[in-house]
Amino acid sequence: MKEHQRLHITDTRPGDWKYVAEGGATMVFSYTGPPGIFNRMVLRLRKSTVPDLPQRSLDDVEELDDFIISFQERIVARVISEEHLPRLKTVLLDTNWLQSLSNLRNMDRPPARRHKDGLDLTKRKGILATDLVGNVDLAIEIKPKWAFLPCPAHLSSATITIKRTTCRFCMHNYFRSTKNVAPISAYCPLDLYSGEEDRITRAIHDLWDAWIKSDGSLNNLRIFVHGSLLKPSDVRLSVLSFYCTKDVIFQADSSRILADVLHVSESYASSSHLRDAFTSTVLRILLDSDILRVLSRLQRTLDPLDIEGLSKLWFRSKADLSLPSSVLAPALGFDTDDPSLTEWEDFIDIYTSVFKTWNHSLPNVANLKSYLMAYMLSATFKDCSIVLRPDKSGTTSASVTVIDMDPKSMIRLEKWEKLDKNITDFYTHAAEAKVCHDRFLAS
Ligand SMILES: O=P(O)(O)O[C@@H]1[C@@H](OP(=O)(O)O)[C@H](OP(=O)(O)O)[C@H](O)[C@H](OP(=O)(O)O)[C@H]1OP(=O)(O)O
Ligand SMILES: Nc1ncnc2c1ncn2[C@@H]1O[C@H](COP(=O)(O)OP(=O)(O)OP(=O)(O)O)[C@@H](O)[C@H]1O
Repeated sequence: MKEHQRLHITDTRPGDWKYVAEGGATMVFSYTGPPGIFNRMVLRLRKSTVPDLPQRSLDDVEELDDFIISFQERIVARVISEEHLPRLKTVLLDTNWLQSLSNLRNMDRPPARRHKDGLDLTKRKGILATDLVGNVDLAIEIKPKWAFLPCPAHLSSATITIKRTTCRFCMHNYFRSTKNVAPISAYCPLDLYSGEEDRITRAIHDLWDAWIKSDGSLNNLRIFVHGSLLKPSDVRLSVLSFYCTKDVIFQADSSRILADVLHVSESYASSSHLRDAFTSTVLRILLDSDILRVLSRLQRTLDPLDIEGLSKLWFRSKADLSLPSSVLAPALGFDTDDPSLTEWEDFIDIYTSVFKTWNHSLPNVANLKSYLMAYMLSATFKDCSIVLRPDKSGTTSASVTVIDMDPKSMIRLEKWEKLDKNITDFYTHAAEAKVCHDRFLAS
């Protein structure tokens, strides 16, 4: 991009940007300044746990965010249609500007996040993306997570029964709830991905109930009204009021707006009416859209070995190197460089052509790199979110957009392998197995 086409964040004031939300890696702000090229955009900025000083001054330095944009445009766009992707652009940053934004907006962040990390002031570039939550009355964000039970081919005798019964999300959720990391949620992604109206309805109810119970602190459901994150406590909904038999009339502005955008008459805006109206809105959008089917197919077909099979393939490839027995084989993914964009392009060619014809029950060591990359890409789709924007008039179809399509790094493989073992071991010994139904599971 030529210098005159570049977007500079210093062409806006930090006060023009309103805090929207954040995840583990980034913080997102929406533009509220005077009309211009930043209209209807959000700014997605990297976070860091360590207060750091900028060490580089070159504007041209290639940063992760450039790679993320290319990754979405050249890799993700090959398997997810453009209508479901936000537009992304690079914007040049400035340390003092970032510092001012941080000073201005830090108190808008959830306290738990605020105490853990902050904006990375060393970044020279950020991402501008289509603002999916501003400029509409209602936007609903769902992080659906893992869509399937793994194929049994490479599961060990210790894990095969549990992994074929309970899905990874439900096991992980139980694991975290017993460690007090997160409240328990009844939500099962396999219901949401099922394609069946009754099960999708149950999943949406469970997401709503968990949203209430956790006061909106779980990341599987977020509701935005007029561009601002809605908290159940904002709508005067408490766990108590939700479960008591007497209907509660909502009084706060946001609840009226939620009732309005869901076409619930204010005098009927009780907790159960709102949940029903919410569910029917979300259900209609999901049934009309192909997005869950697409994400489910991608996750499943990119992960035909499970992390257990991937690990076995890795260690087979290291055994082929005939290391002396005193030398421990390196951990899964160890010292493997992250793929370049060209390698990703080669991989996506393979995935969209011959990958499905390979015998995944007997994977070939020569294809190790492709299997590692397939698992990483599957992880991206297991961790993304979808933003639903109902069409108020009901005349056109709602918009459904996928966000957070960042590539994962090879360094994660070892963590994923350990986490998988911890979750599965813990669940096998601690819980009565919940039965999750995978519609594609061959019995
Ligand atoms: O492992 P999981 O399933 O807990 O996923 C992590 C997410 O946790 P979740 O279960 O959605 O609350 C986690 O989400 P939160 O930070 O909890 O909102 C991140 O998305 C993390 O990926 P990254 O570090 O941002 O690249 C995710 O890590 P990866 O698994 O993608 O490495
Ligand atoms: N284009 C967008 N428009 C509006 N809001 C957005 C947009 N992109 C992200 N957000 C909001 O910002 C939040 C954080 O963004 P994102 O999920 O990309 O961050 P992350 O750090 O990668 O998250 P995670 O830790 O879940 O991987 C989202 O959950 C969403 O609420």
